[in-house]
Amino acid sequence: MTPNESLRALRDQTPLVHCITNYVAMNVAANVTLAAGASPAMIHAAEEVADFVPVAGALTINIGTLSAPWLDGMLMSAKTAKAHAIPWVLDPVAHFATPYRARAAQDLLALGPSIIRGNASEIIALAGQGGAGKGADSGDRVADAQQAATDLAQWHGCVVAVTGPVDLVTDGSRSVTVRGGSDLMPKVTALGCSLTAVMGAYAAIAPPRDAAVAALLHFAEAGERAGVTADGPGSFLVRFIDQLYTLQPGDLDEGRLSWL
Ligand SMILES: Nc1ncnc2c1ncn2[C@@H]1O[C@H](COP(=O)(O)OP(=O)(O)OP(=O)(O)O)[C@@H](O)[C@H]1O
Ligand SMILES: Cc1ncsc1CCO
Ligand SMILES: [Mg+2]
Repeated sequence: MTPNESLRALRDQTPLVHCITNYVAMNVAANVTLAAGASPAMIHAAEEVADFVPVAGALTINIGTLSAPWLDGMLMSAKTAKAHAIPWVLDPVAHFATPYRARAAQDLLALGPSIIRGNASEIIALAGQGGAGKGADSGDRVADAQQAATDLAQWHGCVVAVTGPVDLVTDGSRSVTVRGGSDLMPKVTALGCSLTAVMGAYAAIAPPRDAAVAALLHFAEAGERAGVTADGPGSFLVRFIDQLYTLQPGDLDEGRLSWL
């Protein structure tokens, strides 16, 4: 499915996306997902996720503000998604920061995500190849995460998306980079977490690799346009949400892609 076909399908179908994300991201990720063209639901209790996952088009799991009851809900929801063949996206925020978080990320990874989305440091560390992350922020270059992304994709039979100034998507055999966005994007918290939610939205209507590329192009285009008139991170976020909403099928520029 081409990126513009995916955007059309997203707008036509407005899929329900079950998002388990962190306290920092919950509001911005819900607004970004709505603006992009899907219907987000932020639901995390272990007591209810097994009933909710099967009615969603996709599930996203982000470990940003982890605690034991939330982790129970994450593991339960990922198992349920797998059992119902519902696509799910893993965002292993700062999983290298503590042993508890690292264990949680590996336990979730073992449940077979359709897409892993992280910054360069998160992807390098997830593959056990080191990394120089500072909490939720990356200290590594996307190009240096290419081998780790390819390895993870092959080991786990999934798509891996690495984000930064230029993004990278791989399914373990073919890789593509995505140019665009704005250098204000890493100055607004939780845009990566919000991207994970939008990737889930696209995964509800397109195969995983097409979904990852379409979500990244949607962000790249909206981010670049928003950056033109923003005065700083605050006004950027408002303009970015408006641009995500304003973009129409036909506006996603495949000229931003380079297949490797
Ligand atoms: N310097 C940059 N120039 C252009 N776009 C960028 C830049 N840095 C990040 N982005 C874009 O910002 C979005 C979020 O990616 P990023 O790598 O910052 O996620 P993250 O580190 O997981 O963020 P967070 O944890 O704060 O949610 C992606 O769409 C990415 O392409
Ligand atoms: C800042 C921050 N801390 C935990 S999660 C989060 C949002 C960006 O990942
Ligand atoms: Mg992140």
